[in-house]
Amino acid sequence: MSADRISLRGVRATGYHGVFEHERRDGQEFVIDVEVTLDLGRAGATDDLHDTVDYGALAAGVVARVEGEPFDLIERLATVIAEDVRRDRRVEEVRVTVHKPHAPVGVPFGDVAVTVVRTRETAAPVPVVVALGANLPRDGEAPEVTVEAAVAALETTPGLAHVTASALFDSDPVGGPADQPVYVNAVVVARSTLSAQDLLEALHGIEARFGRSRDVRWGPRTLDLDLVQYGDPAAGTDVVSADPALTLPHPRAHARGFVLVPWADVDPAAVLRHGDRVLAVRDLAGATGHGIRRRAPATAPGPDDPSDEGHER
Ligand SMILES: Nc1ncnc2c1ncn2[C@@H]1O[C@H](COP(=O)(O)OP(=O)(O)OP(=O)(O)O)[C@@H](O)[C@H]1O
Ligand SMILES: Nc1nc2c(c(=O)[nH]1)N=C(CO)CN2
Repeated sequence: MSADRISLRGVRATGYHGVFEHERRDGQEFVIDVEVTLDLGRAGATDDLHDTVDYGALAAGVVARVEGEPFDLIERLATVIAEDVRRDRRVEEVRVTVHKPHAPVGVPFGDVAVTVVRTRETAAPVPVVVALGANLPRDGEAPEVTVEAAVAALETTPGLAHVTASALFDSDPVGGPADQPVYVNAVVVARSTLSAQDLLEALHGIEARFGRSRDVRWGPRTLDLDLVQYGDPAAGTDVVSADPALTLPHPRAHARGFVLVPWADVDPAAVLRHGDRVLAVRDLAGATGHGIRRRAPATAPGPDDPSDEGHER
């Protein structure tokens, strides 16, 4: 577990929690401390609020719970706050203390408080496949630089592990305006403890960071990240969804050489669900791979091209 912490102490709000009728009627002050354990390395490097837990939002959430539905026990109030905070997948552990300084204790006292500690639920990692594409420069950098930077962003995305990237491929544009530039494509395979929805959200976050705006369908873009598959179709554990907001497997992946060729490059044994069938990506790549060209590595690696192997970083 990370040694990094965000501590928020002494948040005050009035609530109506308590066992006694007068507590429910009159209300009283509650004081809350929250300590969140999470890795702050990324925020420390990027100086970007999106890379951490916003303590303002944290405090607002605490006050909303204190002022919200009344509970009998401060144990319950502390637990509800801790569950709220733990829902953010970056949070490794949360410690919530609820003080009730004016509690009806019956004798003079200084403070009464309860503390609950909750740690992240550890989900079993799921194999996932992400397709990357770019065909516009960003800040004067060529598309291949953006794709490499997006791979690096995936490597440091919390909840993703064993991030392994294919070689880069140049590909003729498929669909969209006739005159758009050639694409640079790659595929990343990884293991995810994020849900499919959370992973898509993380992909959208990376697209946004690299200047992606959504305008022309299949039009040119600085960066496009698609979630191609979530889970293992060979084991029947893949997520299948027709939801337009997240369709799985990606509905066009089976026909896209610019996805299949890099995917077979990084994982020659990969399989893809297409309807009821589970198909070898290598075969699909063979049938759709026209117009896809492996880019020469930036630095000459010698006679054996190691990009055939994919490279885990
Ligand atoms: N598997 C998926 N991966 C990524 N986005 C998806 C997926 N399924 C549905 N979507 C939705 O599709 C919407 C449009 O995505 P995007 O802008 O990347 O499409 P596109 O790149 O123009 O076309 P294509 O989906 O054919 O690659 C997104 O807002 C997203 O919610
Ligand atoms: N060659 C190529 N063509 C495309 C690509 C892409 O990544 N590569 N992406 C598209 C929409 O996602 C539309 N067309």
